[in-house]
Amino acid sequence: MEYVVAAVILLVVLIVGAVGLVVPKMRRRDLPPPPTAGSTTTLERPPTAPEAPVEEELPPLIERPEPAAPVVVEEPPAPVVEEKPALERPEPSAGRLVRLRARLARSQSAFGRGLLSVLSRDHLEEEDWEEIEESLITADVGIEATQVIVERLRERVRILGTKTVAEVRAQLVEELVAALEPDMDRSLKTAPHDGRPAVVLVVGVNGAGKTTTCGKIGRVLIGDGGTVLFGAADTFRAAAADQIQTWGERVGAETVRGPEGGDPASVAFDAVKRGIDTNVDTVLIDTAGRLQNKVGLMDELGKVKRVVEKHGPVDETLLVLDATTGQNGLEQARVFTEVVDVTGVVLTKLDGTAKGGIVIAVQRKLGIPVKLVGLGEGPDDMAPFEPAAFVEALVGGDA
Ligand SMILES: Nc1nc2c(ncn2[C@@H]2O[C@H](COP(=O)(O)OP(=O)(O)OP(=O)(O)O)[C@@H](O)[C@H]2O)c(=O)[nH]1
Repeated sequence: MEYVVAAVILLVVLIVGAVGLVVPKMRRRDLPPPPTAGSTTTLERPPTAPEAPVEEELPPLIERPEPAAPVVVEEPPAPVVEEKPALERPEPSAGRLVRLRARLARSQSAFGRGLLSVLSRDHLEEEDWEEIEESLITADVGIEATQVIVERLRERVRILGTKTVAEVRAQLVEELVAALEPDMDRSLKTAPHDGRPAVVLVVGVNGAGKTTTCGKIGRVLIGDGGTVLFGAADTFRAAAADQIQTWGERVGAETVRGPEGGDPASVAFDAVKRGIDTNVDTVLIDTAGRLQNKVGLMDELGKVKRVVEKHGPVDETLLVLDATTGQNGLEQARVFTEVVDVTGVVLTKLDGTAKGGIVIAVQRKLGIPVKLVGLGEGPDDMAPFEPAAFVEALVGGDA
């Protein structure tokens, strides 16, 4: 019995021993080897393509059966450099009216031809003088001014006994020039003074050409060697600020603008402040010109002027008038002269009307000098107004 018990115990011990030997071995086969101190962990690599056979290194100049295909080295893409358009160099203002004279003469040719054909008659009779009068009135010279001009001319012809067409033409030119009061001061106050820039306000009704005029004046000043800054105080028409900024970018001038529908006076104030800080010669401020509501316009323009004058007085207030609106334009002009102290008139679109005589009427009615004339949509199609050159182009023909 004792032998049986001993044999069972021995059997159990053998079985346990055998199991103890086999199981750890199996486990060891499943697990990766435990890291040992100081060993590095090798990251598993994804399976790679079979390695290309390593090409034997050849001695230099060894001949190969096939020339190697030329290696095309792809150029890295060139860095994208934002191209800035080259700044334009506007032409200086001197002699511009002479350059643009042909344009003026073209639009006024009917007027000039009509006048000269009357003047070429042998004896100027009553009806001839009436015809001359009619021509001048049709050209928008205005009734009052026409009567004065014709009366003086008749007198001269009578006293001097003028005979030839050339002589009468010369006398007519003299009378028209005199009607334009050539001694009026037409200089633009655009030079900096007292350590601050000159400030120019540009006013007028919508569509008269204010924004374009602002841009053109800026170019004239830059062409003459000055520096300018634009103030886009026409916050009423969204595109106006973009328009003036584009004019500025073409000649390297900064534009100060505000939010659409914002306070024009605040934009004008900021523009002058910026002009002082950046030390420019002239700040040009484009304004909005709603005429539908005179009180609103008065308030707005008056406020712009008052606020700007916190920096110092406004040097020049230019009223832009569209020559093609003729005598109607004069009524609009009067409203502006009541609101702000207009120091000069810019008559635009003279290239598109046969009524160039409006220059005489404007000056006479408003008592304000025409300082600049617009003669086209091109950026440099504006000229300082010169009475003699203007009248020559108006009358046309040979002097
Ligand atoms: N032919 C001709 N067109 C001109 C002249 N001056 C301005 N214009 C044109 O007139 C149009 C109106 O000009 P703007 O400068 O936008 O007029 P604005 O007075 O600023 O108008 P708002 O911003 O609406 O108040 C534009 O198409 C200009 O190109 C000119 O002397 N001759």
